[in-house]
Amino acid sequence: MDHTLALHPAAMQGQRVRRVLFAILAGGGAHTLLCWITLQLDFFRGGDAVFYPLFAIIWGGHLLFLTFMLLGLNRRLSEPAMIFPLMVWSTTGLLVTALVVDQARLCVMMIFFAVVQLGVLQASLRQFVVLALYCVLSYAVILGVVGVYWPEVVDLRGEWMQWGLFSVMVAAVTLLASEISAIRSLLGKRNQQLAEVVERIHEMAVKDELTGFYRRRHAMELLAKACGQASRGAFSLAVAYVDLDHFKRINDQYGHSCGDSVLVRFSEVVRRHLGGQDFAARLGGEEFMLVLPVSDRDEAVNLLEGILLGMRSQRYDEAPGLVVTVSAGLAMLDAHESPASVVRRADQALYRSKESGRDRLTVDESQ
Ligand SMILES: Nc1nc2c(ncn2[C@@H]2O[C@H](COP(=O)(O)OP(=O)(O)OP(=O)(O)O)[C@@H](O)[C@H]2O)c(=O)[nH]1
Repeated sequence: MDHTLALHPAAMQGQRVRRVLFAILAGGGAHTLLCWITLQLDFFRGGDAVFYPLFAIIWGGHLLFLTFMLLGLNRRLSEPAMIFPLMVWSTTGLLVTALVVDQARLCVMMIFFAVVQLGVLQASLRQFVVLALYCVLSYAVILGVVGVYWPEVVDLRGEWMQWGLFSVMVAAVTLLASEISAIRSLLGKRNQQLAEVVERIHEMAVKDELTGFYRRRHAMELLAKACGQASRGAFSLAVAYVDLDHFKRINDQYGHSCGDSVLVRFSEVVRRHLGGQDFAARLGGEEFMLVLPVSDRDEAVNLLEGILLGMRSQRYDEAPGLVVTVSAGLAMLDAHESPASVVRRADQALYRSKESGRDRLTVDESQ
């Protein structure tokens, strides 16, 4: 189960594609419309011969971005949102057209603020600064080029004043973006901390603190799932009940903390014997359930005998001479048998182990 607060990867990809699509349609659309109006008013230097090839390239780039995302190729990138490259591409489009629309240059460059808005919650401060410098400096180069090649069509003094105003606005927006970027990183950290707390609470809810084994309720849910898989033929399922022998005496004789150490030692012995698919649960004080997907009954018997032997051979610093044994009952899940039934048979087998002298494994053969 995923306990993080993040979106599902498919939902996140859908959100990215929608965001890029909206940015391209809104930003690219506004840019194209504005330049088309200048074309109709004969302000677009070069006319149709420049306008159509230029916008074919700009829109070709936009479509490439979209196709790349729709194919899911962006998922392999370190920044799958691709906001920064898209902002650079859109800004380049603005700058190129700013070279040829003399009467509406500042209007075209103002669309840059819509481009920046696209990255407000995504791009880093460093990316904002790089983009702002790229835009402002390139705008200055464009004015220089226009001043050299077409000095007669522009009022250069007025153009440089507009450039100065634009640069101040870009600096202000970059400052604002830095604030937002700081808030974003703080929120990201908080989200991460929250996800960790949720994870810890979940662990505490489903796992026993002392042994690290699942608690009864969660274990029964997992057992029901395992029974379902076993009934569909995925594997044979062994369910074992295991109980420490005369545990009360250990507590009485050596103290409660020694009893706790014995429980921890038992969990370590069990863990050494469990495979990746197996799981253990602490059902009560010193009673445990093991759920073992196995290939056959003998595999389960060997595993449990190993646990019994392993526990018998443990020695305890705080109680020299103490030998702790365990009793176990094993039942193999029968075809179409319910979880409750196999649990009952394992418990009855454990009872028989206790009755017949403890420190042994009894296998239920009743089915
Ligand atoms: N140290 C410690 N003792 C616990 C814990 N939980 C339960 N117990 C003790 O475990 C003991 C269980 O005693 P009984 O149910 O009589 O079982 P037993 O002495 O093992 O006897 P048999 O199972 O018949 O061999 C009780 O004394 C509980 O107080 C725990 O977390 N730590």
